[in-house]
Amino acid sequence: MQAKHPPEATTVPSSSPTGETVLRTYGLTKHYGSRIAVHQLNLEIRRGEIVGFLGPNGAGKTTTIRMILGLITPTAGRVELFGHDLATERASILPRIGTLVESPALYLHLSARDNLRAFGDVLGGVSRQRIEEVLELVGLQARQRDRARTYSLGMKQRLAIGIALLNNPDLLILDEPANGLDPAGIVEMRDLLRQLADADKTVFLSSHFLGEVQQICARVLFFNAGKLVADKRVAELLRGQGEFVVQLEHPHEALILLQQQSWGQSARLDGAGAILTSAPNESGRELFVFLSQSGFPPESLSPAAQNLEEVFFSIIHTHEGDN
Ligand SMILES: Nc1ncnc2c1ncn2[C@@H]1O[C@H](COP(=O)(O)OP(=O)(O)OP(=O)(O)O)[C@@H](O)[C@H]1O
Repeated sequence: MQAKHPPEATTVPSSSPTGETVLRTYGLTKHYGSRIAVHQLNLEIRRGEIVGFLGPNGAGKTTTIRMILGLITPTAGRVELFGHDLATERASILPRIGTLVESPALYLHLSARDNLRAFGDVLGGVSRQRIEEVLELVGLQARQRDRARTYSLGMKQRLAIGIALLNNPDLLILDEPANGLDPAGIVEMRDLLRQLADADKTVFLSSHFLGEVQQICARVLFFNAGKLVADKRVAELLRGQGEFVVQLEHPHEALILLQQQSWGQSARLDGAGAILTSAPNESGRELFVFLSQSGFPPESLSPAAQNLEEVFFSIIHTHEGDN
């Protein structure tokens, strides 16, 4: 029983959190006058995780990231990084974090290597060897001597991440790292983030690019109207809701029959003419037998995978009344 047109293949990245908590927030809240930008946020991120932070415009993602970085002060609640309180131990915490929060401020007249040197000098203690390592990590060796002005946006973005990596941070926080990138730049960014994951970095990134998050992150946090509305493993989200995709010869007739069953009331056709349906006792085998015995033998039948975008909109839709 294999689908002729299986749902779009999705590689779900693995994460290898080792258990050590890198970031924890307690009731983190930010008000701007009467506007509640972030409300009572409790979250925990462990070492080695790559966590995506998703939400529509104005959901509170940037405000949260700014509070985590100590750039703005929470109205209430607190942030703990590496087990230390940000409010009281900021100086020892911040060197352990690499960030890309706004458009990268690069020296466009300098090469990648010289940009890294210049930023390394400001940070202090960045060895020549580390600069080589970073150039390799962000894939800019071949263009390391060209001026940054001549780089594509994707290359500039990678250089900015390289700068964030100079002091070998334990946690990387990226606000919309794929912003403004064309498809090729997005692929470059994705490859880089995957490499960082392989290097056991903890990465927390916000994004509007759901497809990218799906491919890079093992866990996603959905934010809406200042609240965390879902915290899910990507693999779990994509497993779907126990539905099946069925292809058969007379889909419209079969659909009517399915919709008459107590378990099949939400059966529907997808854009390609296949049926999406639940199954009796959530069993694909029972669905296959039912359809075959009813005169609609399936040509193919397989579990339906969900697209993260659909999940996102359904979660946001569920919480629309929260605004
Ligand atoms: N400095 C500020 N003064 C007043 N309101 C602000 C300020 N910064 C953010 N806000 C408001 O707080 C809410 C959350 O904004 P935030 O920028 O955190 O959302 P976001 O999820 O990052 O959105 P986007 O995806 O558009 O970047 C919005 O309603 C925004 O208008």
